[in-house]
Amino acid sequence: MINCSFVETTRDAAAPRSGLLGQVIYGGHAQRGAVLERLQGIPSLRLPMDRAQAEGFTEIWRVDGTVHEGGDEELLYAHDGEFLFCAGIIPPAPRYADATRELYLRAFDLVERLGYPTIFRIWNFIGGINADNADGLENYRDFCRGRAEAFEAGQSRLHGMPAATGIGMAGAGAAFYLLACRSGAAAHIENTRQVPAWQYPTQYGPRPPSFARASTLQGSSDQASRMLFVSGTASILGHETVHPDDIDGQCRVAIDNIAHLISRENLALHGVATAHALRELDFIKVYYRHGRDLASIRAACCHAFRPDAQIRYIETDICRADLLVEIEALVPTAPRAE
Ligand SMILES: C=C(O[C@@H]1C=C(C(=O)O)C=C[C@H]1O)C(=O)O
Repeated sequence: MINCSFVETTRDAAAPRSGLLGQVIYGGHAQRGAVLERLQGIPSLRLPMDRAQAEGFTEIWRVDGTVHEGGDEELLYAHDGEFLFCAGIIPPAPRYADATRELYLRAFDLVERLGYPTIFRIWNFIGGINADNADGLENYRDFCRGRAEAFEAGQSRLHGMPAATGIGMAGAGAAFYLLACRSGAAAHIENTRQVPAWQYPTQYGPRPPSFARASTLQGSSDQASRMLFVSGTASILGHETVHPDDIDGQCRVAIDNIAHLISRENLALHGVATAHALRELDFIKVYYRHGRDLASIRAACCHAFRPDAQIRYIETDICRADLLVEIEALVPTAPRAE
């Protein structure tokens, strides 16, 4: 199986390296843009993420098998025979659609060539996400156009469109990382409270975002091992932002959207015969736009999630200018890695 853990970025570098597949450093605000590197041989994506933090935290993905890694300056990857971690960066540019499409297609070629056809989770980071590109199109909408073209070109090779997050980062440019598997079965889940993002009307951009509201991963070896990945979820009902200027209202709708998404009623519509509650969520990331809202957001999250859940609050921009908060999480069936 595959395990997630959050550790403080200044963690002991001698931490056990066995089974380390990849790591993502949700760093402070200092850097100019995303950095892709191998740290002690491990593919590592360093993101300038958080206006409020100096250090940030590191998200680590561990697997059971022996890890092999490879790649180049744009795309790094590691795999163990069942799981693949792949991270890519797009340098600052006047516009992003073409570079996004090409790098996504390189990642799709990689998962096909190495034999990990089921991508089950993607995270995307866009510098200046709400700012305009050189043509006056918002950078997020520009990114979505390139990504949609890649999914359109690659859909015959992919096992569906997975759960994702698309969020702002400091600096310029863009970055993504993804998880894929060889033999596990993924189900990509929509939320009856929301229009599927890939069906959003063109008022949100020339091409819609390419992601599902959640993905479940059924381990091939152990039928009981089912993980559930919740996409970044915000105060959107149907396709519209609700409570545009009300942080408490936005927290309530985002959390209620997740509660419904993982409910037995909603999962059953996708052939997934399980049910989950908010108290089962772990490895929660809460993205918020304004520091002044953090106390309200913490109160809502402390009420909704279990007290020992791993949770990180990240001050950054969000994909729509009227969104104030967004939450992602996962239901890990594998025991939490220490
Ligand atoms: C919040 C939403 O979208 C955000 C953007 C995503 C993307 O573009 O990949 C995925 C989930 C969220 O981070 C939404 O449309 O509901």
